[in-house]
Amino acid sequence: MTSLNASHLSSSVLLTPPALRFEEVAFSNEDKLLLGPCSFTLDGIGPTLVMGPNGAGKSLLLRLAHGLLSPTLGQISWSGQERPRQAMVFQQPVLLRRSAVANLVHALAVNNVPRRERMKLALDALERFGLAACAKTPARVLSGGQQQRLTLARAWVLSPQVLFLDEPTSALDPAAIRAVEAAVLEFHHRGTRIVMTTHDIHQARRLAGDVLFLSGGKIREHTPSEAFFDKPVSREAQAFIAGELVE
Ligand SMILES: Nc1ncnc2c1ncn2[C@@H]1O[C@H](COP(=O)(O)OP(=O)(O)OP(=O)(O)O)[C@@H](O)[C@H]1O
Repeated sequence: MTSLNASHLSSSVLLTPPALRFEEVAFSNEDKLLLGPCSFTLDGIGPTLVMGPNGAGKSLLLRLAHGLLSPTLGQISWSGQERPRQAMVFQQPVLLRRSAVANLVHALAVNNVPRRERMKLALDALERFGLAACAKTPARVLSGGQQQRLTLARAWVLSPQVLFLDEPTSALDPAAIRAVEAAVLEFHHRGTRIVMTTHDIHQARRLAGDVLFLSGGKIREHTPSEAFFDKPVSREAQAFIAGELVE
């Protein structure tokens, strides 16, 4: 798998990923404003790391962008004529009660990939993500780290143009985190737009091309990663990076 160093990746990205635009997007529940209104465009190479304290609205932002929720106000749009192929990886892997390879074959079948191509694509993806030896193992008995890699392999076979990841490594140990980060960078290399939440500043430093920083449902900062970590502009981001407790 790819070695871990985001700074070497931007120049080698194969394709420009589709751009995502939020225009005055807000999400409310029972008259309570939970996110926004916010406007931003993700049109750089990324990966975009979404950061902020608990309850800031990071997961809401990802769910809105992925289409799992509809905004109360505003517009979410993509460059190009069609909605891009998208996948989402969650903190807790969501897998079917069948073998690792069968999980991938099922995803390919649901997405109308011809039957004769499914097994080869599935086995290639398992190999790529270091899971070849687990092909016949029931997915739900794999370790947490293997399960998360399996969800990434399942996304890989579907060639998403955009991949959302919501705290994909928060339940994993360092070795498993390293493997997931390497997998994320494989997608990035292939030209997939990565939008990922994390609480781990070190992880964000390793992976981010740009950072979206939220607190209290508002976007406080959207800057290239170096600028974010070296000279955060907003008071909230300054406090967050300094390790203060931010709400
Ligand atoms: N579908 C929903 N309907 C109503 N309220 C929601 C919904 N999803 C999230 N919320 C609320 O919106 C706020 C922001 O939640 P969100 O999960 O986006 O925060 P977060 O930044 O991802 O936090 P954490 O770091 O703890 O995961 C919280 O107060 C949460 O309870």
